[in-house]
Amino acid sequence: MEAVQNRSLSTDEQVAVALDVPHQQAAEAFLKHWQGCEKPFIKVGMQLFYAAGPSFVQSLTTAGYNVFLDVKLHDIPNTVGSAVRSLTGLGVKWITLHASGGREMMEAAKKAAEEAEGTRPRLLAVTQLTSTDQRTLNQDIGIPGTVSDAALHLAELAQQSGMDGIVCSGEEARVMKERVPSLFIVTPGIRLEGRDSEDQKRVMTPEAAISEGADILVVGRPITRANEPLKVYKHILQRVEQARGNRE
Ligand SMILES: O=C(O)c1cc(=O)[nH]c(=O)n1[C@@H]1O[C@H](COP(=O)(O)O)[C@@H](O)[C@H]1O
Repeated sequence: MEAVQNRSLSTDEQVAVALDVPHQQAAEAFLKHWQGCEKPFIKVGMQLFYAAGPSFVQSLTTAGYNVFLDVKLHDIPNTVGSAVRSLTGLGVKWITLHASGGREMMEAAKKAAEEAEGTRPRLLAVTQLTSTDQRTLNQDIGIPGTVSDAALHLAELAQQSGMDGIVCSGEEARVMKERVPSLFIVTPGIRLEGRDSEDQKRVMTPEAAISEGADILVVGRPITRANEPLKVYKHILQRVEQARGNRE
């Protein structure tokens, strides 16, 4: 029962717009592009959260935004559990943490999320960042093996630790869907054809990521840096819906 409930996504949770802007004013100005339209599903990451603070996030959820709080927690279990407890009052529906923090850390986060009064946030465990390539993993971080295997190992740990979903690149989405089917698959590193991948190393187009098995796409710069953000957002949403239709 719990698993079925956890698996239901609303139609407005297909594309999370990463509000990677420097401050509250910039975020408010950006969101004005949606004036008169349905509110977008938004991701508040470290840049905006550290600049604008919890009260701004609270004001977004109070205004009716579905907020995905991407703070990528990674610390000792007690600290992460306490951080989740602090964040549950903000009304956000999703919170990220790093699966590499380990089982006890994720279980502490889960316990805190379950004790939340009001909205019980879903916890998403980041496996391997989309900016990580083979060289970063093996030579810089010193983890042997392939990026996909390392991501899969962490996804299985996330599943065993009671997480609601994982964050992975489109390149791993298919194997994740097979190996951790009860988890939401959230995929950043989305780029439209011909667009620079910037610091991202494992990128995919929206339809490729959906056909590989992603449930939610996270899109930042392709929308935030567009001259007409709403137009690009709608274009991506349309491509996602079409790809989802083809998948089903
Ligand atoms: O957890 C995330 O959202 C995340 C995980 C990951 O592996 N890669 C990744 O890019 N992200 C986030 O997704 C967004 C991608 O932004 P763009 O590259 O501008 O589309 C950023 O806000 C990142 O912080």
